[in-house]
Amino acid sequence: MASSLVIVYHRQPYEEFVENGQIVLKENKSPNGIVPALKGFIGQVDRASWVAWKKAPTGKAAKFERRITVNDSYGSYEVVRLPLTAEQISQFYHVVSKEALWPILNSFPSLYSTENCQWSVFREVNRLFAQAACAEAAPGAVIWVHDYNLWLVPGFVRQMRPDVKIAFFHHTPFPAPDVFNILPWRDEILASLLDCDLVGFHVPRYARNFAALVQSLRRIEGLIERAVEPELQATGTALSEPVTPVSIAVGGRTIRIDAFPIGTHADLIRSTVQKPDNLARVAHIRREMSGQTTIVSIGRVDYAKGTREMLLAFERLLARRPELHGRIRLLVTAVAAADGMRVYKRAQQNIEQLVGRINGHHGSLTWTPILLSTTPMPFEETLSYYRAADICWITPLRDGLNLVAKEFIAAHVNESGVLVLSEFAGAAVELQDAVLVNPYSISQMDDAIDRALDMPRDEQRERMQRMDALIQRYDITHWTHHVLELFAQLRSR
Ligand SMILES: Nc1ncnc2c1ncn2[C@@H]1O[C@H](COP(=O)(O)OP(=O)(O)O[C@H]2O[C@H](CO)[C@@H](O)[C@H](O)[C@H]2O)[C@@H](O)[C@H]1O
Ligand SMILES: O=P(O)(O)OC[C@H](O)CO
Repeated sequence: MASSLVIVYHRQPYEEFVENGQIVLKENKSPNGIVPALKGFIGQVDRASWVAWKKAPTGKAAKFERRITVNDSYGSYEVVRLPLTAEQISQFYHVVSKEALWPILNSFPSLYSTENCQWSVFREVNRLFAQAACAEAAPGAVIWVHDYNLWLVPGFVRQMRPDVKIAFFHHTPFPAPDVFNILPWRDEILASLLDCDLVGFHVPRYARNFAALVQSLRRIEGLIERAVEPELQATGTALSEPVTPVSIAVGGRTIRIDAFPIGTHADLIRSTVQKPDNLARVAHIRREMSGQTTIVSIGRVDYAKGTREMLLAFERLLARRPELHGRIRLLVTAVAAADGMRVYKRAQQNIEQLVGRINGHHGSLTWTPILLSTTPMPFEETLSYYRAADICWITPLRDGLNLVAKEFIAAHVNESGVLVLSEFAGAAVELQDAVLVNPYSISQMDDAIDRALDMPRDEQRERMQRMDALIQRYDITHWTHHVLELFAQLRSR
């Protein structure tokens, strides 16, 4: 049966393994915040499907199951897998997405490279995604495309299926036009985004950057803006915006623009972390820490995530405050999103070397200041570490939102604790009770960790309670309702 909503995201909701001759679905190994959010969303919609890629088998006898039905705790939905060759995956994901587009999205033009890029392969993979999505869509359906890897999908869909509504959501930051315009394919990408009915972002700054990009490359026929809600204004911080665009008219079409940060599964996290098994694990972790102040920093390996800057701040802390030796511990996870990417390999090596240097210089036979894990952790275990920690230290140089910050708060359930958060994470515009920090400033990084370590318990509790109320209210269900309401408006246009 055709679907009223087709989600197009390059990763599948689950990975497949063969066990005893049977295919079993398991949670993705990649530390990716988008997949769980979309699973929560799609489970709430009738007649929905999800289009992703899967590596095409090689060899004559190889079978490929293009469609599967998933029945999970979120609901029931179809997953359509697009068979891609190893060469297509490499170009589409590893090379064009990660070597050219990712550095631009995150405003690191010095790391941008087109040396190995074959744009025609990227374009063809996007066309195949569009074709697969159109084949799923019922008349008048919404096709909802996720993230920059699929920037060209809307343009193809508009040609193939003029009847459908097209929405796009960016999970990443969206850079200012003077950075975006470095891309030699800027015009093609923008033309495709302007074929959407709705273009969404986490926070107003990214929506403003998008509108500014349109103004830089097209003649605008209309731009409507509105004031940003006070709780998302974050005046005086890096991503603060007083107004945000709501629609832009170009070439006779009006495109709706939306800025609304994604929520986390706050209730699920609260109930999961309080299960007896998990509380026992929290107690075990605390015993292992033997009364030391525990700081966690959880995330993917990525130069944009600022792990290097955080480790350097920890090194300075140990040099500046020797009384903390033996009384503090930093737990870091830095997991690669996928194998085989040069840029991540380099970032991971840098992290490992830095951790070795800090442990070697400041540690002793009885005290290791940093524990590093580079393998994925089951979500329940991650929640136990959040709960056991005194401080969560997240200092990305750029980050679309950062769900770890919200997960840490949800896992603490009325307990004290401090969140140290980069002003350059989208979540900072909501979480103003975190200790907000500019990760590019050495002195601010030092002050922020000092403030977190020295913050009185009462103040910690008050700040956590205010942030908890916020993430409970703006959770994933709230985000889902917000998006479904926008889709209903698109359908009635
Ligand atoms: N070692 C580990 N093992 C297992 N799981 C781990 C892990 N380390 C982290 N995770 C999990 O991975 C997720 C990472 O969340 P992020 O928001 O940082 O997402 P990510 O950068 O992938 O996604 C993009 O999408 C999200 C959602 O839109 C945006 O917040 C973000 O800015 C954007 O880059 C969290 O749910 C976390 O629990
Ligand atoms: O490498 P990916 O595709 O898992 O995505 C990483 C980030 O989530 C992109 O927003």
